[in-house]
Amino acid sequence: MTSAEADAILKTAADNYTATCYSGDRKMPVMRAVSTVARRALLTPDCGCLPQVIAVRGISFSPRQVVASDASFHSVSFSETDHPKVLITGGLGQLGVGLAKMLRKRFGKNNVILSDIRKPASHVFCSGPFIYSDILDYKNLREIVVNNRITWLVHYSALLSAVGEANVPLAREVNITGFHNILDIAVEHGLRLFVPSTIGAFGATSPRNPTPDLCVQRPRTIYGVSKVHAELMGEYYHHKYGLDFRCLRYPGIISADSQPGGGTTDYAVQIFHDAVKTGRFECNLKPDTRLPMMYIEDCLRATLEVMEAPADTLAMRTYNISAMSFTPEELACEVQKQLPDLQVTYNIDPVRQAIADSWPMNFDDSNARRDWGWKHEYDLPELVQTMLGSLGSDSRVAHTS
Ligand SMILES: NC(=O)C1=CN([C@@H]2O[C@H](COP(=O)(O)OP(=O)(O)OC[C@H]3O[C@@H](n4cnc5c(N)ncnc54)[C@H](O)[C@@H]3O)[C@@H](O)[C@H]2O)C=CC1
Ligand SMILES: CC(=O)[C@H](N)C(=O)O
Repeated sequence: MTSAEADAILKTAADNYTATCYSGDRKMPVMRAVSTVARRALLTPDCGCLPQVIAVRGISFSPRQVVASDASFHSVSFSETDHPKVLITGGLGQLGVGLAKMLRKRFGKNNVILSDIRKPASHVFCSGPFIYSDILDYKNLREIVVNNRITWLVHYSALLSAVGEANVPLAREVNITGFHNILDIAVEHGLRLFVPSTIGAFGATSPRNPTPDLCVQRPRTIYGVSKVHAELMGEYYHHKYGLDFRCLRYPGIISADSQPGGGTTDYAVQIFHDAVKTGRFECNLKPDTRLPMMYIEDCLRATLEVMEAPADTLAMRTYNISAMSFTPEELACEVQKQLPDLQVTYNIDPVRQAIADSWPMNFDDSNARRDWGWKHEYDLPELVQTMLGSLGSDSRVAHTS
């Protein structure tokens, strides 16, 4: 069999498979045919190019009855192109738009699709592909992945720590049930899956200063519980089905042009906006509450770096990443070096304070630094300078009236 003939057979089989999936038939007779055809092609001696791009794993079943070797079959599409085709879920939150911008620079505008259940601002809508996607709708997710030949999935949809505590049933639905859909889609279609975890995946019984990658994880928020669940399920699917799962535990992320979505670390973003707009800031955490934090550029670069890291450099599938660690008092002092008239008062939110008191104070990310070369660029002084610079020195209000 020539490689062109093999390609034609594989394409027909793939088209049939897509058609079967659309019909909602999960008995998957065509899947088995695809598997057989792929294996036949592999075993045919003059089909020299195919064995490099199709890795046949042992047959096993995911909960949605998908043959693991067929997941490898779908990953052919990635090998055919120079660039991955990326889908970002929950892309209109604090992090997704910035990630899309960075990935589009690297992989091309049309190779990165932002998705969310919210309506995008017009500048976001015009900046590249956007699509509606509710992660609770499994068939819709599958349709998007198939129609767009997605190869990388960045799963950002979530309810964060404070909003999660305010609506536990919804947080459970989005962060756990939604994540199950994401896992199954990723296994079925051989996707590389990135899921962020968080400092919130640790709890009061974890070592807090510093917090290593591997230690007791008993968080007392639905957000933290759902993230530990995601870490464990992702790693389990990696071992059981060969899922290419990659996970970073982010610290609190600080950004100038996107608002945080209802977390415990939000104060560290709000202080900059209030300092510039009004010269006053009311902090909802105690002045000595120390938490790990990171500037968004470092966070997004870490995400790309771990996604591009050769699999054999990843001794683990879930890594802490760290940059700096500070208290509200220390942050306020650094901002006051540039805006000396900034007034900071404290009005403690007991829910957020209790959460923060159970989270790491310093994060040990030595494994990420050793395995795939993680290195942060922004410490506290650079963070403050960059944030105030981005928010515009002209509009700064350094008055106290
Ligand atoms: N921002 C931060 O400081 C940190 C974020 N992370 C993680 O990074 C990820 C992204 O974080 P952010 O952008 O800050 O979150 P965010 O709260 O700003 O955005 C989450 C997005 O998920 C969307 N969403 C909610 N329900 C959905 C559904 N059913 N289907 C599809 N989308 C849905 C929301 O519309 C929202 O745009 C999250 O998983 C979060 O846990 C982790 C640690 C720190
Ligand atoms: C650190 C996080 O995961 C998030 N910013 C939150 O505070 O909930």
